[in-house]
Amino acid sequence: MTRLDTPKDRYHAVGIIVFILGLGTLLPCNSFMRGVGYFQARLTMGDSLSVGLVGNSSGAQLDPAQEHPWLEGKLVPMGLSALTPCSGFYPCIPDKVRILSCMAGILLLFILTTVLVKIEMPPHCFFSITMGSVWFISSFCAILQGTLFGQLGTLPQSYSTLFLSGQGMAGTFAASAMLLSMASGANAQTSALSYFITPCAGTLISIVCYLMLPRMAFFQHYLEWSCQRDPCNELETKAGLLSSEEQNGDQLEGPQGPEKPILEMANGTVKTLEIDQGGPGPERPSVFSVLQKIWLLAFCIVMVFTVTLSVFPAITATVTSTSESRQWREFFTPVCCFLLFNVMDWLGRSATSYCLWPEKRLWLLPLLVGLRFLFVPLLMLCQAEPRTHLPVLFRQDAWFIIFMLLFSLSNGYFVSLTMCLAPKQGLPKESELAGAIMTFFLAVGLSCGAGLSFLLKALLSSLHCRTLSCLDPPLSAYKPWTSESRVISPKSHQ
Ligand SMILES: O=c1[nH]cnc2c1ncn2[C@@H]1O[C@H](CO)[C@@H](O)[C@H]1O
Repeated sequence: MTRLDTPKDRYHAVGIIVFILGLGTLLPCNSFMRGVGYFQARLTMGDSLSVGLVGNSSGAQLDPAQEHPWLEGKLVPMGLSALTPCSGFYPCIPDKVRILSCMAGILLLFILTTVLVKIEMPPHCFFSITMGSVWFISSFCAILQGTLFGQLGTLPQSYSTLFLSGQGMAGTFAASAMLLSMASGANAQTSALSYFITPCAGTLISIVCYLMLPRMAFFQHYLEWSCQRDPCNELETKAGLLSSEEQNGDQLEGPQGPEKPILEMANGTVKTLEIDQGGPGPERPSVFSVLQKIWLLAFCIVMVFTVTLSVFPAITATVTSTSESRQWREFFTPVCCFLLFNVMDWLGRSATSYCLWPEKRLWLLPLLVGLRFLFVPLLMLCQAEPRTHLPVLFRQDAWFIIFMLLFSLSNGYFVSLTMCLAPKQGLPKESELAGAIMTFFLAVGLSCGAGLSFLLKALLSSLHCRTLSCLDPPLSAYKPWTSESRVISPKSHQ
């Protein structure tokens, strides 16, 4: 197969854009999750001047593990929205329109969130606006992830890895921002402002990057190639071509190009291609047939996120240090829980650029992913507090750091592995649907994990009244009509 007319990804521009798009899809959600302290404090104190992201002016720390109710707020719409690409709804709206409107929606909502930092309002009003934003931002993020991930299925697999690696970087960004705001001791309003301006800038950059993508000869080439293949040739899929390319060590090169360029592509629109590729008609891939091919990977992604979200951050963020140093104890959770998790998660996601083991023995995957359930007891037996039932077996900080290292590295690796392998299991025209289905199961995994974390926390402390008093935050904090309620950290109970 000759590759003489295959354009190169000049300066890795497409790779860089794809990475930024990955970052842009998760940065908004991550910022909302990590900014939970600010939202909770505003809900309970009603005034944005006295609250920070991880603490309040009175010095009481808001527990970073208290993201549950917000996470729930994110997961329901995310699951529903992730379903829309699978429901036959997606051919109605061209990909380009769908992606750009989601990005524009996220940008507008973040601008609103940023402006609200400066505006005083009653807690119930703030609550309604914020919950609405969480719902819409989560929905937009889910549609964005599913659609973009599907489109990337037409490029070599290394580009899907870059996208997922960008998503991992989003967590690192959010964790670093949280750490910086703690370390700088900046005034609460300034740190909240800078915290929400970051996703605004990130989304704006993503929009520009997405608009540049169709102008790249390399990207055009793959989309044309993908849509021009007739279904009979599709068994000679990208998967086959790519694995031989990867063996030759030239992952970023493309297959043989099409004979005739498509005018629409040169003009920068991809509309025609989308209709050719997955438009209405008898050949449109069915959810059922794609699911049959990827069910094992879908099952694995659910397991990976179930394990991860069951303990991170609900349990891991309550682990305390046994060190003598006050400063180390103060930075232990942001550094050893959040930053460590996000950096290793990112490294694990990026590792699939070099290794896709066990791609050839997929039956091994559920076993390996299942082994991650061991992290649940291991992390619970660290110094997580409050606890009444379980003993502490791993008292030293080093144990917790080692467990977190392996836990996050394996999370990143298996997330990226399952997501990258799914579009390769079927025909190229099915790759978009495979990406959307995987995004749906990803949301299922996140939800199962978040649900399980409530049970595990109850198991750790107590199944009766103590659990209620330790619920993060106290339920009253979510009742807009009880404005005098205060967020109390579980640590302050001791
Ligand atoms: O919407 C999402 N899409 C993909 N991954 C997500 C999403 N939300 C959270 N995580 C992933 O869950 C783990 C723990 O937070 C991290 O790996 C994070 O990237």
